[in-house]
Amino acid sequence: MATQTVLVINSGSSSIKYQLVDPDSGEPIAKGLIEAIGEDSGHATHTYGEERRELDRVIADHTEGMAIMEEFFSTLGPDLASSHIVAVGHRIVQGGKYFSGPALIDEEVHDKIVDLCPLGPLHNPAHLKGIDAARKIFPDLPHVAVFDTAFFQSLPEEAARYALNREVADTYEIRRYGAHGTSHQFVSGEVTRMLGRDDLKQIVLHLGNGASASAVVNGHAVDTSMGLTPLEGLVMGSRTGDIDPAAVFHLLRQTDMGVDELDDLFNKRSGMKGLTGDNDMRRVHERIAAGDRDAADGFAIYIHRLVSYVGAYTAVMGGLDALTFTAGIGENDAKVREALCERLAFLGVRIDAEANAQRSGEARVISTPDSAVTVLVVPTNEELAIARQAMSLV
Ligand SMILES: Nc1ncnc2c1ncn2[C@@H]1O[C@H](COP(=O)(O)OP(=O)(O)O)[C@@H](O)[C@H]1O
Ligand SMILES: CC(=O)OP(=O)(O)O
Ligand SMILES: [Mg+2]
Repeated sequence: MATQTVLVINSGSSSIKYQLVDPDSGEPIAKGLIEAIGEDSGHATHTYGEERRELDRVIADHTEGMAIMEEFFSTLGPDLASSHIVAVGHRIVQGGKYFSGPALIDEEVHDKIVDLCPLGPLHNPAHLKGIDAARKIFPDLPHVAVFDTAFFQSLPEEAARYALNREVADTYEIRRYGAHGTSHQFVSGEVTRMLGRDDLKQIVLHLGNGASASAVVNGHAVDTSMGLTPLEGLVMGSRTGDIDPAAVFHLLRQTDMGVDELDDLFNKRSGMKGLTGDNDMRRVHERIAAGDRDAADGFAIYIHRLVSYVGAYTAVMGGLDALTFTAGIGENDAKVREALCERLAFLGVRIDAEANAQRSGEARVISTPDSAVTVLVVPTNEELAIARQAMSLV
């Protein structure tokens, strides 16, 4: 029988990633990245077998980004037909309280994703553009939504509920929904497989442009750092992470900024970008090397927040067996891993400098044999996880 494939669309805050993937082997058949959407210069790459195409131009918004993907697929013609796409999987960041697993996108599910836009302001609107465009290209295929929040639906109440007035919280559905759950589930599952045991107390640090930590006991999430929206928690590329909400009241009273401006300030003009001028950790390191004080300061704040979360989650779980780094920074930035692990020496964390510095792109242990905690780098693969979940419904 010919291979069955799933097209996965991960429409992010400033990018669209897509993959045509064989969910059994995990082999990507075609993939593409459309990035820097809405910025001064956009960039797109597509690969399909030996064929590689690149494009540099301004990509105004996600609709335009999806049109680029559409054009690419239209040129594949008969080749595409032979790759037996059986479903389209869509990454959806915010599923609120409604989804604890993947869902076929019918009108009702579509409407829920629309309704949840205020709780996923950087992501859900982009996902909807992705869904519209993909339905146009593949009208006859089942489209499946896979939610970032699903893995965290089973958080214990004490971790999910804020100490906000119960009536207000319940009326407006204000609680911790988390995000990046597909990645936390995939990566913690890989760690379980690699270490050959499932009775593990784990912390996963998903450090990309958005960043989050999760505490996972025996395969179940018990806490996570993103909250009502993906704004809470760690210091991110352009988001504040944790901050006293009174800062919002204060700025509303003291400045002429309105709610939308504050939303923009906290989500897009803060984090590493707001602290150092740059949201890309590679360039933050360059600035530090050039003697930039703000950059050094920003890096220290980034690490401090990570130390706090690892300490807190270790306490929440009553111990720590495995600490895992993933996503753009987690997988590639040896300096971040080293700086954090040095601060965790009191927990008996010891990393092997050579294993940490290695640039293999492979999942690996980077702690020494005598480390009290196994430290790992595990590349996330949200696309494969989404493809497998989509497949489970068709
Ligand atoms: N070699 C590297 N060293 C340090 N940071 C890196 C490296 N490569 C990528 N990054 C960081 O990873 C980020 C992107 O991570 P990614 O997980 O792809 O994020 P997202 O899915 O949120 O777009 C970049 O903004 C950059 O800060
Ligand atoms: C939830 C989230 O922040 O996602 P991303 O890191 O892809 O922007
Ligand atoms: Mg991401």
